[in-house]
Amino acid sequence: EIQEHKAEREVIPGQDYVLGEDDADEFNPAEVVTKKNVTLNRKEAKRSAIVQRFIEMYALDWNYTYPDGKDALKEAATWVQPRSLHPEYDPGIGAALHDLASRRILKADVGFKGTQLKLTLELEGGQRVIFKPQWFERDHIITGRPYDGADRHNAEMVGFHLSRLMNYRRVPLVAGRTIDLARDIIPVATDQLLKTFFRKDSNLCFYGKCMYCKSEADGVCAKGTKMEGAVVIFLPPQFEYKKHRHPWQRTYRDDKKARWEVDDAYCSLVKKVPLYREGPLLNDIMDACVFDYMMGNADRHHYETFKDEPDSMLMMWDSGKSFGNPYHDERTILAPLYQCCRIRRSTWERLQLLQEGILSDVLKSIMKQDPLSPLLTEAHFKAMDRRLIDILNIIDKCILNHGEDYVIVKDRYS
Ligand SMILES: Nc1ncnc2c1ncn2[C@@H]1O[C@H](COP(=O)(O)OP(=O)(O)OP(=O)(O)O)[C@@H](O)[C@H]1O
Ligand SMILES: [Mn+2]
Repeated sequence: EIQEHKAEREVIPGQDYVLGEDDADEFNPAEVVTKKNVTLNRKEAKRSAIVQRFIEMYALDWNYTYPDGKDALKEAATWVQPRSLHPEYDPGIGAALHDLASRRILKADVGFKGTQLKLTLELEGGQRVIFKPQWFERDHIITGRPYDGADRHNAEMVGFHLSRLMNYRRVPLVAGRTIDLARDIIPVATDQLLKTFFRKDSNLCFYGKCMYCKSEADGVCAKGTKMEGAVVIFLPPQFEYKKHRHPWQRTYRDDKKARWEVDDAYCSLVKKVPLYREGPLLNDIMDACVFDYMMGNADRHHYETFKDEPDSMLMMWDSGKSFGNPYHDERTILAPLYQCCRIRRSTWERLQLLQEGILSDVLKSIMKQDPLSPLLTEAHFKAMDRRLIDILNIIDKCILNHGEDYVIVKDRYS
């Protein structure tokens, strides 16, 4: 399938399809079928078969319950491994998402880390979660610098499902949820959080505590008392992380360019760094930039790995700055890819399987059960399909220049 797909992408648009021998049995002269239609029908049949297969594999049942009554969130905690945060297919994923979206909130406190406004909640059963609030409507467009604007809560859910669909499994479980601040949060809020609540017009708001949350001017408001947000599962408390500066970090200043922005040979420097000379992290950076480019996240300034785990994945959490503008493709997010010209075979093959709109069709379907569905506007789904093709074209060009053996890598972590 991958090979055929690839061949199709290389067909020059407008070129007429020539009927081959194996088309003969599909050609029914009784119908008025043009040559083009024959190709389209065959292509469409194959496309929809792939879509169906992916949906079968990745659709979740949010109503699943363990027959033996297991606690879905406690189960999810046992899945965490150095190279993946959850299994590829497991009905328990649906159960855990359902619980994130619905379990009673026992405690609510200000966020514990990071620069953006969020809450730390404890759910019934003891699971800690992060709540990232809604700031914008789905069709709001952010312009300006690529990392501008407050978080997009829906991006966290899409990030989780995209990581599944790419078979990365490097994003912690996330579900959308509407909370009633008056009913679900205020009665269980710590004083620290409570004192940041205020009213604006007839809406309930809070500003919490974080680097950019100092006063009412930084607050976020519910619609009345109801607020949408992303509920992100906390990884089990025993894990510790190591924070790394991302080698392709932006300067976040208009008057200063980063080394990677002025030096096309930047990758050769990165490859000399012991951390990237061996082990999975350079390939993980490639996986992450592919993921980020599809979503439009230009804000991966740092990343974390599991402490004392030489094989640890690059944690792909925090997609908050994605989906700012569906009409802009921020090519610089792919700098690691076009400067290093290397990608895991497993990633490349998956991207090829997801072209022709298969990505958006499958994502749309597997995200349907999220309480905040639809998570994205049509324009954003289109953007993801378009960006996927950009990525494949960059890889094609790399292969032309360096050969497939150089570009397409296979490591122990593929
Ligand atoms: N699911 C999780 N489980 C455990 N720790 C987490 C989880 N998600 C995030 N963290 C920790 O919290 C930090 C901040 O989270 P996050 O990056 O989502 O917030 P942020 O405010 O957007 O941060 P930044 O401003 O750095 O982008 C992470 O760097 C990580 O150390
Ligand atoms: Mn962030």
